[in-house]
Formats: sequence, structure tokens, C-alpha cells
Amino acid sequence: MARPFARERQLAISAVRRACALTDSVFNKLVKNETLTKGDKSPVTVGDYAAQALISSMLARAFPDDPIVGEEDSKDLRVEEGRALRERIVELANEAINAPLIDGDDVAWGIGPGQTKKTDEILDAIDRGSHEGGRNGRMWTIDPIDGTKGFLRGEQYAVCVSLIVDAQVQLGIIGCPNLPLDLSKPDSERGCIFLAIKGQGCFQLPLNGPSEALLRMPAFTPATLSFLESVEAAHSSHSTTDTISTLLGITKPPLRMDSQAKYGCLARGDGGLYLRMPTGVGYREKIWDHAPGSLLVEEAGGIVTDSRGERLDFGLGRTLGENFGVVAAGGEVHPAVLKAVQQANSAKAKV
Ligand SMILES: Nc1ncnc2c1ncn2[C@@H]1O[C@H](COP(=O)(O)O)[C@@H](O)[C@H]1OP(=O)(O)O
Ligand SMILES: [Mg+2]
Ligand SMILES: [Mg+2]
Ligand SMILES: [Mg+2]
Repeated sequence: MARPFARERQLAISAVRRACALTDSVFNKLVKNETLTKGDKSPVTVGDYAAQALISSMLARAFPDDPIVGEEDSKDLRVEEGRALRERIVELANEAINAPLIDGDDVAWGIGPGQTKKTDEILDAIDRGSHEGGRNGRMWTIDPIDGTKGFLRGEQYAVCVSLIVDAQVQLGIIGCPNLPLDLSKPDSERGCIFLAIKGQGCFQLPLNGPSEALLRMPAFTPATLSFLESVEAAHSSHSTTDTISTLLGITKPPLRMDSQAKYGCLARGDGGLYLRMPTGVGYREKIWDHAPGSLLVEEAGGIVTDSRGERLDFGLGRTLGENFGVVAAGGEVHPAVLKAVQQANSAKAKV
């Protein structure tokens, strides 16, 4: 008998591979007016929209009853000023949809030569991502480019997809086109996929190859620990993590990296800890920014909580609710890390 979520797994790998090829090619061709600034001041590129359209249309063909919680919507593309951007996105999405089938692809997902979609179909595919989330039933999340700022800098970013059932993440996948397969060998092949299915483990695959390696986090002690955090101090407080790191006696400098690539790196043992500490501006973390990554780490033997020690709740809607930060760490060190996080936070509250 096939393992649970076998078809979802195959589709997720196929969609993420195609989307990564798309975003990678966009990066090499991106011109200045192909990026917009959204209402919350964050950037979005033609690559974000086209990748969401691609993944969403594949999911809709394979699982037509499953709702999607996606980061992007097509509002800014449907107006007259959005015409050039819209045309470019339709062109890019169709290029990706029409690319030849490779091993693991299925023509029933609406991909392969001769599957060109009309403008309305592409915009509607983007807007399938408007689901409000919630506690019951199946739903997919899509973050077509996570770490858009890293993408624009030519650094790390990730194409992220998850399947959530009754508020529990069952499948998480992230594609990282710029990430070396082995971080200790910066010249090693670039392009990784991290994939986890609940109860089936966490794997790394080369972006363009079939071999897969099971990932288990090694045991860390404070002496061997180093931590991962955002490049952007506006997304996670570097001063708080500095205090936590001193409390834990960590001497290695933080590894700063954009996107959920951090969760993938943590799962494969590049540092034993990922900290994301609120900057105090009322930002609410989005479920598509943590659902895939948190399952990767848990399936590799790690623990993911907020700074109160509570599990992340993916059943509250599109966001995680009030932001208490994220503490993702190896099973052995998580209790000590949590203690240090709480000590740092209470010291900060007294100032
Ligand atoms: N003030 C904020 N606090 C935390 N995360 C944020 C904030 N603003 C944007 N983000 C999100 O952080 C994620 C990137 O995290 P990192 O810095 O670790 O790479 C992006 O999904 C980004 O959202 P968006 O996609 O809307 O830009
Ligand atoms: Mg964004
Ligand atoms: Mg994004
Ligand atoms: Mg994101």
C-alpha cells in the first residue's frame, strides 16, 4: 500500500521544482519595474506572483476541493497601471507551466507543453490563495518566494508549500535554489529541496536530482551550539538574540540567512538553534512562513515552540495570532534555550 500523502508528496516536489526554475530564471532577467512595494512596505516581484499562479493551478487540478492560503493576491494586477506587470506574470507562469515534463511530473496536473493558460485563469489561480485558514479540514499554504529581500539581493530565499489537516502540518516542503547542498563546502552544488511528511521523516534532495538523504539533527550542547537568525533586524530582534546567546554561553557568531532556508539548515544540523524574536511593532507572523519549516525541524528530531514554550498554532487563520516569537532547536538543547529566552525577555521587560 502507498504511504500516506504519496500523491501530495509527488505533486509538491514537482510544483516546487518548477517554481524554483521559474524564480531562478526571473532573478537573472529581473528589471527594476518588475518589483512592487506592497501596503506593508514589503517587496513583491513578478516571480512571487507567477510562482504562486503555477503552484496554485497545479494544486487546483490535483486536489480541486482543497482550499489554499497563499501570500499573494492579484488586486494590484487587475488595475490598468498593473497591465505591464500582469502581462509579464502571465508570460512567466505560462513558460513554467509549459516546460517539458520530467520524472515525477504528471500531465493530469495541467503542466507540460501545450497547456497555456489565459490571463484570467492565471489571475484566478493567484486568488485561489485567499482562503482564511482555520481549525478544520485540509488546506495548503503557499509562500511563492519567502525572503523576497534575500531573493532581490541574490542571497537565500525559499519556495514554500505545506499541507495542513485539522490545524496540524502533515507535509512541508521548501525549495532553496541558492543554498549549497553542504554549507561547509560553499562551492558544493547549489539548490536543495527539504521535504517532511509527519511520521515519515525529513529529507534533503538536490533541486534537480532524485537522490534523497534522511536528515536527523545531531545532538548539540551549549559549547557546540551556534544559531540561525534573519538577516533583517526588522524581522527578528538581533539585540534580544545577542542577549540569549550570551546567557547560553554561545561563542560562535550567528548565521544570518533570509527565509525558511533557516529551518532547512537547522534540520540538517547547520547550527542547533533558530531564534525569531519579535521586534515589538505588532507584526503577526503568517502561517505560510512557519508551517513547512516547523515540520522539517520536528521530523528531524527538533522542537519548535514560541517563547512561552507553546507549540505554534496553525488553526487560528492566516496568522499565528499574537507574536511570541519562534524558538526552534534540537531536542536536547531546547529546554535550556527556552529558559534563556524567558530570562532575556523578562530582563527586557524590566528596562
Ligand atoms: N516586522 C516583521 N517581523 C517579522 N517578520 C516579518 C516582518 N515583516 C515581514 N516579515 C516576514 O518575514 C519573512 C522573512 O523572514 P526572514 O527575515 O527570516 O527571511 C517574510 O515572509 C516577511 O514577510 P513578507 O513576505 O511579507 O515580506
Ligand atoms: Mg512577501
Ligand atoms: Mg513571500
Ligand atoms: Mg514569507
